[in-house]
Amino acid sequence: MIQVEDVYKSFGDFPALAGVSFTVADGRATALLGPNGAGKTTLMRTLVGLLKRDRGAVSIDGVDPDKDPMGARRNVGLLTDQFGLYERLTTREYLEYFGQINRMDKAGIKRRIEEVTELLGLGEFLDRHCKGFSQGQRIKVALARTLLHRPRNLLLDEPTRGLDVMSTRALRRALTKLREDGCSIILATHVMQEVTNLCDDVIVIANGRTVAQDTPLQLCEQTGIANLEDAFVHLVGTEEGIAA
Ligand SMILES: Nc1ncnc2c1ncn2[C@@H]1O[C@H](COP(=O)(O)OP(=O)(O)OP(=O)(O)O)[C@@H](O)[C@H]1O
Repeated sequence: MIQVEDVYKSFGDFPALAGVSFTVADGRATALLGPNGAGKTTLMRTLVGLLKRDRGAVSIDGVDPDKDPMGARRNVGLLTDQFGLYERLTTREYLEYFGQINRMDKAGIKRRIEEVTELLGLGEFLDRHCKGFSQGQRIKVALARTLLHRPRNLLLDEPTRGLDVMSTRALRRALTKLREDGCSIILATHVMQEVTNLCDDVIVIANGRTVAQDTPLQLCEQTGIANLEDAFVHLVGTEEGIAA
């Protein structure tokens, strides 16, 4: 479970987060929607303690990431646009390395690598060095790393960018299964189809503030607008940052 209460974070004088509050319960997938620059990535980095918040409270399964960043990270899988692949390692070596960092045992790492390879279709490049990987291959390896230690909470910043249709569907199936297993998932996206296909709830942020949190249906009812994309535009007051 992820609880966020009135979180603020500034870069110099610029308030990137200026009052974000929401809760994501276990077994729920929540879309994080907001125009470019709304604060989505900053929020995700703050939730795992990569950035220290200025004010407010964060709890990830009861752990405050500012007080215990390693404890929080054990409960969280974070995928950002910084994939952080090691080009001299093969995909397998890279995943083994992250399994060790997460204190998994050797047999567990081997078994889990087989599972994520199957899940994300890594087979063709499992034993190739990461140098030169395509965007889609890079994101799949980063996703495999994110899922490897079976975190109970997932923070995914635009996970389907650069993925082909088959991989997008595979990821959607994987996330559906994780949600059924009780994981909390926050998915930052600009793709409305992903929201309607996968997410139970929507959080809308604009200018670093929470504008709304509800189910897609309730957001449409609340705004009196039948279409989620139009309801989102109405809530944030701009058409910036929307993909079809
Ligand atoms: N390290 C930083 N230093 C200064 N400003 C920053 C820094 N990181 C983010 N910002 C600013 O904070 C605001 C929020 O950025 P953030 O990356 O969180 O937005 P976002 O919602 O993820 O946007 P996008 O949809 O474009 O990915 C932006 O105005 C950005 O320029």
